Amino acid sequence: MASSPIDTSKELKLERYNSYIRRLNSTKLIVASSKLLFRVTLLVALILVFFFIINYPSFTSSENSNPHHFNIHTTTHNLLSSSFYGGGAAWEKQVRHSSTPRRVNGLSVLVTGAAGFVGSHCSMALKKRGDGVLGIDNFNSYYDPSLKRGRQKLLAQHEVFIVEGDINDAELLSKLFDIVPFTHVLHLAAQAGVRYAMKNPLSYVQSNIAGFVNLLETVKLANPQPAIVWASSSSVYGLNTNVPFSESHRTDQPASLYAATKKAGEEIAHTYNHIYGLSLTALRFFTVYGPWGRPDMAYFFFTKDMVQGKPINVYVTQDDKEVARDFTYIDDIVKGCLGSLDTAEKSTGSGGKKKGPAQLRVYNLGNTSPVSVNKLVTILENLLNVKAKKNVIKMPRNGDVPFTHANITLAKKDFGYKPTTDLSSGLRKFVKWYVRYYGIQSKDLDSSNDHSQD
Ligand SMILES: O=C(O)[C@H]1O[C@H](OP(=O)(O)OP(=O)(O)OC[C@H]2O[C@@H](n3ccc(=O)[nH]c3=O)[C@H](O)[C@@H]2O)[C@H](O)[C@@H](O)[C@H]1O
Repeated sequence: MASSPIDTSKELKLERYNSYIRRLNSTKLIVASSKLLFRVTLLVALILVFFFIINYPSFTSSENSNPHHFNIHTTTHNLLSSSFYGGGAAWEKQVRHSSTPRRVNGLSVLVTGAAGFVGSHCSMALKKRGDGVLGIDNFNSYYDPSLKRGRQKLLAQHEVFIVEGDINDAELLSKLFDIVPFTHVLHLAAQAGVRYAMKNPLSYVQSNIAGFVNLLETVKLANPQPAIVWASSSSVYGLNTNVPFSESHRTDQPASLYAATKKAGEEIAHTYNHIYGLSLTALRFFTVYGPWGRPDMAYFFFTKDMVQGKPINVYVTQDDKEVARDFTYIDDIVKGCLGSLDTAEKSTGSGGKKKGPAQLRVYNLGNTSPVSVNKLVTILENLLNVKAKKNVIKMPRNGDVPFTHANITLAKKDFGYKPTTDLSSGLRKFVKWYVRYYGIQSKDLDSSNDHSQD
């Protein structure tokens, strides 16, 4: 039966109306889902900003650009690296595995600043002889952090795990001591560099004083209390003119804030030894150099600038005398650190209470043969086959001292410390590492580099 024309137009209208409603609904749906998507994106962005602020406070606080900013991270901590991932079973397993000795009577050492120059070399040496080693490092950007990551990678290949965290993070430190009964702490984390102290003075207070105290506060409560060996500096001799520098010489005239914070560390060590019975050994390092070294040090950036054909500043004293350093090769320093750890007596306290007198030591670790900066440049010229563009200028009044020279009698007597690497041999090894690491074309360099043993 045919339908009437009126019926057809009604159906058509109904159909049009339905299709209008469907379009309206789907538009509403699109608008609603767009709103939802926008809100979810906004929420995710806010969460990301929150995590970024927590994990990279330096970006928001512009710590490096504002030397007056001072932020001691004693109560806050890096969520991603410590309590967040740090609470996990897998993380604890890594911590335990790394710090467990593999030899009878092996040490279990917490190395602070393990991704640093001396820290990475010592961690490797300890691990190689069967000791347990756990590193902690904040990977700060005082110098190129990729170098620190490179050292971390190397250590990971030897099963040394580095916890990413700060020595000012009390919660993280006590967590590590809850997990591991460390026998020793090798404390090498510090704000290094003599001249940078004029640019960012408070970073020295934060690392070298507050960080050290925070570490000692944790260690005093640990059970067992470990013995602590830590890095002081030749710079504590400051304006002392008595040579060679002996541990008994005066150290109350620091020439830089760096030196002053290291000297403060020695006094703080005395206090914790006296009150809590902590066994403490300070090592006064003399201008340590070598492969995987610090790019802020003269031998390192002279090499970089000379390879690139850039000029270098060679300092002389105000009365035009040569400036000299008792440059000490890293392998000799490592032997000194291990010797100190091996001869460190146990701390005597427990639970924050002293039970009896404990060992308190200070040693020079130098090379005993100062070399002028001019001579250092000549050695580099020969190794690199490059003539340096030298600007000879008077030493700026920025904390540098004219010379250093170690008397090492005490370290020799107590743990057989005997440096064996002269500056030429040590720099040869450094240059060999440098050209390899930075992929410098060897055709530009003296072929004698190839004979080095490192
Ligand atoms: O023993 C230490 O306790 C310290 O050693 C190191 O300090 P320094 O001995 O000052 O080494 P470093 O900067 O390499 O300057 C070497 C020489 O080059 C001269 N120097 C420096 C810069 C320059 O442009 N020109 C120059 O002649 C300069 O005058 C100096 O004579 C560590 O950095 C420090 O962290 C600390 O560990």
